[in-house]
Amino acid sequence: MQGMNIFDQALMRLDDAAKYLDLDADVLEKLKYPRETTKVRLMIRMDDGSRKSFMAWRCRYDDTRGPTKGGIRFHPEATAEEVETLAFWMTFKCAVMDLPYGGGKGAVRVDPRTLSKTELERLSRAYIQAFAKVIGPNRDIPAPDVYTNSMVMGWMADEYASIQGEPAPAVITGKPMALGGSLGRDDATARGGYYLVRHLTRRLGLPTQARVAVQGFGNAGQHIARLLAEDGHRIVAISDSRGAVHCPDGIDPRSAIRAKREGSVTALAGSAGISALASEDLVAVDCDLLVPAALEDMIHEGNASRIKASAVLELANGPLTPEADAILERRGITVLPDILANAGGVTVSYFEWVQNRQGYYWPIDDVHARLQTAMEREGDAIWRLARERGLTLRRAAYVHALARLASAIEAHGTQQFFTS
Ligand SMILES: NC(=O)C1=CN([C@@H]2O[C@H](COP(=O)(O)OP(=O)(O)OC[C@H]3O[C@@H](n4cnc5c(N)ncnc54)[C@H](O)[C@@H]3O)[C@@H](O)[C@H]2O)C=CC1
Ligand SMILES: O=C(O)CCC(=O)C(=O)O
Repeated sequence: MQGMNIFDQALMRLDDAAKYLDLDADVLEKLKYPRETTKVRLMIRMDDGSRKSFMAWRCRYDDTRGPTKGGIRFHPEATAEEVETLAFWMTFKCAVMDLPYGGGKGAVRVDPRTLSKTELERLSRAYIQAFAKVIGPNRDIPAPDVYTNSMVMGWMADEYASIQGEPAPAVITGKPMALGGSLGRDDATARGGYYLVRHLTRRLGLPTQARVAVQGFGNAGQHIARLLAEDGHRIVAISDSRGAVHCPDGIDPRSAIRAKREGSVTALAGSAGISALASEDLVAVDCDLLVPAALEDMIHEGNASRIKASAVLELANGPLTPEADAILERRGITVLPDILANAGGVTVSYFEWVQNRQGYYWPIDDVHARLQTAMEREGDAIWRLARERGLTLRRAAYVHALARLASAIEAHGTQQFFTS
């Protein structure tokens, strides 16, 4: 596996899941390749009058189950291969949750922290100008991901509406409320993971007042820390891109969110019994639940054996390498896999899309109740499959999703397969 790129590693999950199903070879052939990846160099005017260009992608991996769906990431290390891998994971995530979507993903290679607000707006609008023909409410529906947020989605939805000459809110989810966003999308990724942990606490062998370490403190990390702390759990360590902090007695998520808003959680070190911690030591903190909520491959062969938690909630996409996965399996550490654990985000995005198409907006309690039902329903199905067939939860989640994808591919018939 070493030396294998991230996309090939993702495909190994497909081959592995296929062993547990009686599949037509056509199904695997269809799922092994992205349907289309569009690459564009975006050119924007900077505030000082100069022009600067940025590489950008949108991948529509597979649309057998419906329009492709997935976030747009702004990150200085984004690559085509990463975008295609994330779009592959979205395909399986939407199938896990039985959403009427395929999988997609987009990215711009940029460090948005180096741009002014007006430059960021120009870049967001340039992305939509370049990809207006690729996306659409019935074709491909973007949403936020790393270093993008509702403000960026608002600019993008506005740009799409100007190009189309009419509002089309269902083209993008994760929008501000004023532009047709859904209540509850903001914390949906974390809330989905939270409902899952709450539902499975006893089966996971977690104490009712667990000690939790959170890696990454953006949208997913901040909300999971808040929700778990509100439920009586103790957040004992937090990291962001600048470093980490540790306190066995617990860190108040509200003060961590304030510190992050002003720069970094590392500013908390030295106050209220909180000490600084090297980022790489976060995974080794004494805790019950580890929540990776940053980027891919952060838990690997070199640090997986240091984990002390008895369960891992993957809010990030692909935080464990296959080597780390194997180490945790051997050590009996349960992993709630990304394609289930962080699916609350896309599930509430689906609710937003439905509300935009109906022109009727739901109260927050309805959003929460429907999300909870969906997480518990698919969590139970995957847990059962894992127990019945002796699989890890990740393998069971892939088998569960692949069975749904296979029946959709087969239901379309051969014509769709050969002409798409
Ligand atoms: N926003 C969403 O709705 C969803 C996000 N995800 C996934 O969750 C993960 C986090 O996404 P968001 O919270 O939305 O992004 P975000 O942009 O809001 O936050 C990312 C966080 O990661 C931190 N970070 C970056 N490099 C780090 C490092 N080396 N060590 C520790 N922290 C680091 C940053 O400081 C920041 O706090 C990503 O894998 C994303 O794909 C998954 C499903 C939905
Ligand atoms: O909300 C969405 O549509 C997709 C979110 C996303 O990019 C993800 O789940 O990784």
